[in-house]
Amino acid sequence: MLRGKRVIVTGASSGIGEQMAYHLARMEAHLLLTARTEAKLQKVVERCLELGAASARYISGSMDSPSLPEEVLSEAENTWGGLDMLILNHIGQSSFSYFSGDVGHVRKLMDINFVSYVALATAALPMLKESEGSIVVVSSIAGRIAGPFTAPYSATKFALDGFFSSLRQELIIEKVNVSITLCILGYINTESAMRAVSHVIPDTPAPKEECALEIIRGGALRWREVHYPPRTVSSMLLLRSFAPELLDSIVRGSYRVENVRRT
Ligand SMILES: NC(=O)C1=CN([C@@H]2O[C@H](COP(=O)(O)OP(=O)(O)OC[C@H]3O[C@@H](n4cnc5c(N)ncnc54)[C@H](OP(=O)(O)O)[C@@H]3O)[C@@H](O)[C@H]2O)C=CC1
Ligand SMILES: CC(C)CCC[C@@H](C)[C@H]1CC[C@H]2[C@@H]3C(=O)C=C4C[C@@H](O)CC[C@]4(C)[C@H]3CC[C@]12C
Repeated sequence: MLRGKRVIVTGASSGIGEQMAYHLARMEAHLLLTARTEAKLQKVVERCLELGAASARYISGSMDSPSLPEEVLSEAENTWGGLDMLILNHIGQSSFSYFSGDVGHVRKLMDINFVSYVALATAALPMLKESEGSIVVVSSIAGRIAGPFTAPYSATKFALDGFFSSLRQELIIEKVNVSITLCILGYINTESAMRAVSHVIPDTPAPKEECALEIIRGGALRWREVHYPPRTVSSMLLLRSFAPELLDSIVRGSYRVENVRRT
């Protein structure tokens, strides 16, 4: 379904975004990748071309820059003359620890994890309307259920749900055929996630390669939501809906809180 499609992936220099780029390359899509680190993006682009991408290029920059979203979408317009899928995946760095009281960090994380998603989707919508394309928003269980040690991060992910679920309703009312897929992910074995939480969370993380493929599948099939790993996420959401306090206490009890780093 994705052969020859024009796809933007943000946060594609590592982790789940990098794996999505490789799957899309094998599917022979056209790729435009973004992240801050040019050296890593160069390597990912090279690998994508080896794997069979119809074309692959990148733009580097930080998503707290207000001009970057427009730049990225102009690049798509100029090189492809359109766009079929926008995959919003990048996140700014945040620590897994007690809320430090740093309001500046919350503001910056909101800009990177939320406002830039809105700006990218806004700039992409005219082309996506034309192609009847898709927006894929990568979120987290922490964007549906608030656990400890992720207050700023959780807030940015809850915000994505509010904005994109409302926008989805408006597109349907206006009979605009652009799909919005929200991805609710559990713990995935990316380097940055394991570095942040493996000393506190004893669970085995799910594989990033399969996670990346499920996100792409859900986007291509225009699903409303992707849950990955499906059983863990769905059972947590179900428990949350009828016994929220029980779930909260299970979550608190399953963390090694004595290992949380104090900043
Ligand atoms: N891994 C997990 O357990 C979970 C992950 N998720 C979600 O999955 C998605 C991917 O996570 P994961 O792969 O683990 O994360 P990674 O840390 O591996 O990747 C994050 C990506 O974002 C880029 N990035 C970081 N800061 C900025 C910035 N300021 N501007 C632009 N790009 C930036 C990074 O590249 P660079 O540093 O070069 O800019 C990198 O490409 C996120 O949306 C996350 O919330 C959800 C639930 C669980
Ligand atoms: C019911 C729940 C609130 C929690 C249970 C599942 C736990 C173990 C899962 C669900 C979502 C996961 C976090 C996540 O979404 C993204 C990141 C950002 C990354 O940079 C560092 C790791 C971090 C904090 C993940 C840590 C592990 C979390 C809390």
